[in-house]
Amino acid sequence: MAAPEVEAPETIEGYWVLHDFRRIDWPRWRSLPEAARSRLLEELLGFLGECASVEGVERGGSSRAYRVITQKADLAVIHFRPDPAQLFDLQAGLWRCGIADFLLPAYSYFSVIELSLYRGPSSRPEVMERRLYPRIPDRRYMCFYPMNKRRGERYNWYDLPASERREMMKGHGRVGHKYAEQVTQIITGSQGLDDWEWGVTLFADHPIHFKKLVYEMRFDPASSRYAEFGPFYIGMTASPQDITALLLGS
Ligand code: VOV
Repeated sequence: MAAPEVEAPETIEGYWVLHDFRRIDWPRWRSLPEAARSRLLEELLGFLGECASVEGVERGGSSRAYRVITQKADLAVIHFRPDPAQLFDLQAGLWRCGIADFLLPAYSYFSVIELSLYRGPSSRPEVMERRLYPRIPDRRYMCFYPMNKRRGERYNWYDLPASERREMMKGHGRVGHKYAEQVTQIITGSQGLDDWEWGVTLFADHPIHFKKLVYEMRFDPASSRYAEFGPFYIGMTASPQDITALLLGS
């Protein structure tokens, strides 16, 4: 029997990414005097403003804050940066804010924007640039979840010949393209970086698009046979006013 064709797809990487989810320690936060809460809030907003200021710089990165629904978290910050060391500083920067004493860790994820070249690189450099070094899309809702490709006895993605994986990724792309208008997807690779193999971050103006897309994809073989998923987090973009309203109720 011929040896199976074992060939990892070539990948190219862009921005490094940190997803940082926090839960507010409401009882302790509410027990602070109002002046102290205002001061800590101001400091947090200053920090978030500084994070977002890199967006004016070419390939400088991007940062956004989100409110998170369900009890899994209250707040999330997503950072894209060209150098992974910057993410270490950003993580420490949030911890150094006084309000960090009231922001309990809920979940976090470290990964890097990845294109797998199943179809070869795009011949248009500006397309590659936009996909590897994007701004965080200005869409109201964000959906994040980590995933693996299965390595079971029956279905093992990593044992498949490259040609079969390529065919399956074509099918995956076909389903995805139906939603290309409503949903922007940013796939980050985390093999060797975090507990799952990929991070999936989707952006849309309404969460119904996440449901429709993810449900339809469940029937596609690349997902139905081979994908395993971690927890889902849904966020809504949070402006400084939204964060103030959340934390001070005004
Ligand atoms: C808007 C929807 C959308 C679209 C258009 C889309 C297209 C594409 C293309 C063309 C390609 C391949 C080349 C590349 O660009 O890397 C990919 C790649 C990938 N995808 Fe995707 N995907 C979408 C959406 C989309 C979703 C919703 C998921 C989660 C799966 C689910 O069931 O919940 C996903 C996963 C992935 C993964 C993990 C990879 C990397 C696989 C690998 O083995 O390397 N993806 N994806």
